[in-house]
Amino acid sequence: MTATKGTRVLAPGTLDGLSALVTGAGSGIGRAVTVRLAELGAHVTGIGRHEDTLAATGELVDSGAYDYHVCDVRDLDAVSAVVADTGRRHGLGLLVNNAGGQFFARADDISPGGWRSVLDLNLTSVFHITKAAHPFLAASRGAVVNISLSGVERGGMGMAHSIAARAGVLGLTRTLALEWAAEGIRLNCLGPGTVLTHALSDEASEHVLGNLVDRATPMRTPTPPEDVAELVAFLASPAGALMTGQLLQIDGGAHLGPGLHMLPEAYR
Ligand SMILES: CCCCC/C=C/C(=O)SCCNC(=O)CCNC(=O)[C@H](O)C(C)(C)COP(=O)(O)OP(=O)(O)OC[C@H]1O[C@@H](n2cnc3c(N)ncnc32)[C@H](O)[C@@H]1OP(=O)(O)O
Ligand SMILES: NC(=O)C1=CN([C@@H]2O[C@H](COP(=O)(O)OP(=O)(O)OC[C@H]3O[C@@H](n4cnc5c(N)ncnc54)[C@H](OP(=O)(O)O)[C@@H]3O)[C@@H](O)[C@H]2O)C=CC1
Repeated sequence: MTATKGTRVLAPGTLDGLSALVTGAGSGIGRAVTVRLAELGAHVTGIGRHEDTLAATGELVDSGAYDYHVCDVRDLDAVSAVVADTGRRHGLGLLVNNAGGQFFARADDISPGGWRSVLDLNLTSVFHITKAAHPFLAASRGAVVNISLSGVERGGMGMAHSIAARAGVLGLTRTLALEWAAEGIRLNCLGPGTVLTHALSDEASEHVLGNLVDRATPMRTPTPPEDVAELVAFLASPAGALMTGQLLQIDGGAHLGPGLHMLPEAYR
């Protein structure tokens, strides 16, 4: 496995004056996105369920560039209120729907409750948060970035619930890209490959992790969270002004094959 360091290419000040909302800002990809957006001049409001991790993200950015709300994105009334409060106080030029995840299980082992839990987290919350953000995004001609998964268009073993949810998000992204284009709002999906966050290490064994990169990723490298962050920032920048309805897979070729989706070990 070859790990690469994250790369920064955007100029300081690229996102001056932008107000962003990032779900799952307390760890992993969401933390990297928050830090990079703030470095580039944005104000970021983070959402997550744990105050300690959200606060720790704040220690990595300049004071005044970040605040947070402790909230479960599956609590639709509460999270819609957070979106509205953020929009009223700061405006909203960028929404990053990043909070998400799943447990790995073969379809036969996913109960109705397990299905509902993963769909609620990865699809239903995204719809309601994005809908709550609509008036503020329309006022700013803003952008939405939905963090998806590499291989979402092909399926993924052990991930029937999550892939179904992310495919739903892709359909939602493209539909809203059409419905809201006239208001200047852009929506895109990013599909990271293997990002070596604590969350992934907690869910997958060392054996699976090694195989995800060495066997299932043609470029044999994990995706640095900083690279995902740079792409989010690019999409929010003026250079991304004509990009909408896209699925951008930042995965070292994992979606081309053999792909992350072909590892039966993932659910053993
Ligand atoms: C092949 C590799 C591809 C790599 C790409 C992907 C990478 C990542 O996404 S990295 C991030 C990984 N980390 C996570 O995804 C962790 C996040 N997961 C969670 O937070 C939870 O698992 C959850 C949100 C998906 C579920 O949380 P919650 O609703 O709190 O769960 P409950 O304990 O209340 O259970 C609800 C329901 O789900 C069933 N269930 C839970 N775990 C499993 C399991 N391992 N196998 C089967 N079923 C499970 C649980 O039994 C409940 O069902 P019912 O009892 O029938 O109601
Ligand atoms: N790591 C990887 O290899 C890949 C990850 N992804 C996706 O990228 C996203 C981020 O993953 P990653 O950074 O690895 O994982 P993390 O678990 O580190 O990040 C998920 C974040 O979302 C928050 N979160 C989870 N559930 C909720 C909830 N119900 N309400 C509010 N916040 C919530 C968590 O905070 P808290 O627990 O405090 O609520 C956490 O900060 C996920 O959607 C994941 O599926 C996609 C491809 C690959």
